[in-house]
Amino acid sequence: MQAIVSVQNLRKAYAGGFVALKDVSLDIEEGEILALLGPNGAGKTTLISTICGITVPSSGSITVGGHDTQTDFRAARELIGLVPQEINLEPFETVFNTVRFSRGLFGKPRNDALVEDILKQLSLYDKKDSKVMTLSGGMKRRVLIAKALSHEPRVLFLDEPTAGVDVELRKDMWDVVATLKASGVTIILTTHYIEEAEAIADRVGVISKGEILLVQDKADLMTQMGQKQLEITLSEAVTQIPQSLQSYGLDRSEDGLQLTYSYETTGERTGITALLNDLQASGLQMKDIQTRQSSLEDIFVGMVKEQA
Ligand SMILES: Nc1ncnc2c1ncn2[C@@H]1O[C@H](COP(=O)(O)OP(=O)(O)OP(=O)(O)O)[C@@H](O)[C@H]1O
Repeated sequence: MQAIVSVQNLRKAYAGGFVALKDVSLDIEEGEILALLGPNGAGKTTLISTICGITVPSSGSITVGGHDTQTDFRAARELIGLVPQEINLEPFETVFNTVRFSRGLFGKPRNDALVEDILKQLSLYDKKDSKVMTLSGGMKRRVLIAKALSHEPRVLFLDEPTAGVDVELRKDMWDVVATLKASGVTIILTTHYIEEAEAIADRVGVISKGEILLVQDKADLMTQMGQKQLEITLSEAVTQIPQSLQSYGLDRSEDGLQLTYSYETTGERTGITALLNDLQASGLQMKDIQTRQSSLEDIFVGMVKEQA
């Protein structure tokens, strides 16, 4: 199956010479939700802007729905909806007209029924005659999404859709994204929030210093890269780890009451049985044991640190 968005060897050097994207290649499949995760200045916005034709690439090629974004810009752009980071709406315009005019800008014939459907999908219908200035921040963000959907794009880019949005509204936005996916739209979103990628993405791309470090199925990523920790609480503090337990690479807590053992979730043998036997043989008394699975956050922090 041909990817709906295909980025090949993309490089972007800004006018001052700063290289924001270095040889980025990425295929996005129709119908998926891809979360691009990366620290500030990683190049996420540059990547999105270049795909959307707002930023001119220095080299490389991009196709959307098979159309080259440079030689066949109009056809490619028509398939894309872009929700920018900044809220830039006309304050005195009504919600309905804001969305209707956006459709017009793409040269699409007026279709009030469609605009109404989009507003309903985004729970904005009862605000359709309200002026934009009277809406809450979260609703304004929904209007931005409605605008981006007004010309019926197949791919929707959301640049930090929940930046500065409170936890409840963030969850709300995730529901909106899920609804859009169900309607067949391919979604690419950038985020700083790892929990966001964890909650809604099918695949996760990690970008740092202008390079894509990986793009992988979220669930695979979590099992492959995930480590589990076995936390052992002792009845009495130890000042040092006994010689017989040295090979396990245990971490001792400052108070000496806790030993932590890390193991790969994919490994054939975890080494837990042997560790527990050796612990007992060493005479240490265990009070409690519990396991902890590493989160996407641990994986991400580890990767970006490794690159630094
Ligand atoms: N017009 C520009 N001219 C020069 N440098 C730029 C320009 N736009 C962005 N940059 C630089 O390119 C790098 C990547 O910026 P970009 O906005 O793509 O990162 P980002 O991953 O979206 O970051 P954030 O999460 O902070 O939005 C940054 O170092 C930024 O300063």
